[in-house]
Amino acid sequence: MTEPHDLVTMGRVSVDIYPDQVGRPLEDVESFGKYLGGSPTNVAVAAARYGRRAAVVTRTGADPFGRYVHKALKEYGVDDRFVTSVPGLPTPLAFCEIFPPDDFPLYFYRYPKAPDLEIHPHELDLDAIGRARIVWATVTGLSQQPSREATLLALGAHTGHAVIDLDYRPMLWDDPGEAPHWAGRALERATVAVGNLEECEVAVGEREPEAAARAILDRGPDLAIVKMGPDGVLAATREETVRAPAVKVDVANGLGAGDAFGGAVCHGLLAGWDLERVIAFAGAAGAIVASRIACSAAMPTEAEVDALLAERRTG
Ligand SMILES: Nc1ncnc2c1ncn2[C@@H]1O[C@H](COP(=O)(O)OP(=O)(O)O)[C@@H](O)[C@H]1O
Ligand SMILES: O=C(O)C[C@@H](O)[C@H](O)C(=O)COP(=O)(O)O
Repeated sequence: MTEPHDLVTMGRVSVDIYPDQVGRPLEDVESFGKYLGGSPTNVAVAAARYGRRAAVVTRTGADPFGRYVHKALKEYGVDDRFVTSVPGLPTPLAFCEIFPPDDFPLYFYRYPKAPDLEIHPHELDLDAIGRARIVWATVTGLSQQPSREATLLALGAHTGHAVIDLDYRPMLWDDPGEAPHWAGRALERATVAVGNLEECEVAVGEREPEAAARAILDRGPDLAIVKMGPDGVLAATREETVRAPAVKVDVANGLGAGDAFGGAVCHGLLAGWDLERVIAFAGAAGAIVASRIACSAAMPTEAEVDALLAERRTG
């Protein structure tokens, strides 16, 4: 029997094609960098940077960008054994524009259908998922079948931490009005929920941080984590509520901060840290990635996060 994973994430993958020139609309950009992307894929990369044994369950096209996904995962130390291809569907691409400090529009190319929404329940390795110390899934994975059923199955089959990232991208839903219902179904199965204010509002109808955390706990999870971008983080269990202010940085590209945060939350939960330390560490990891252009390629090491926290404590 193989050693259990610390973390198995499931959901979307992409090749992120990000401009080399900052502050320009896509029509004026001259050159681009190519990065591994897709939110849950980035979370696995972030956790692997801390030495965690991470894997991602996703699907690519049977094309060169699909081969790049495997190559990049291996380079980042993420197990790619649960990544399969769907002939006939191209590997998704995600372009962005970079207008610091707070405007980073994303343009997804996931047509005619993203292969990562073709994750079938019967193809899941439920033994490996069940034995992982954390399983991490996203609300976007609930946007279409068969990925929706597979996502709910994985969350429900899991016995350790089952994290639902309330991650909501309206353009990835045929009918965005269905998102609250399916987010609710995932919350019933999850032990931990993570979301920004907009995502909390979609999932539980509240965007005031404490009310949102309480509403999440009422739906089932034991831990609710509310991300507030440059305003920091609030986390609550039924026993305690803690906050972490954001660490001030010069923002280069805010995309990826949430995924850096997610990978760091997993690392902290696995390490058994107290909640205050988990969210302070994760917030600093998010700030580091916000201060860098890339997402997956920018994920920090534990020493980098600790150094930033120490600098801010003494500075
Ligand atoms: N501009 C920023 N400055 C400092 N910290 C940030 C910044 N943006 C994000 N972070 C940190 O990263 C966390 C996650 O980022 P956030 O933007 O809230 O997530 P998402 O990208 O999922 O909306 C935040 O709660 C915060 O701690
Ligand atoms: O999958 C996506 O949402 C796009 C990703 O490829 C990209 O890396 C990203 O935007 C991550 O954003 P986050 O949710 O702000 O961490």
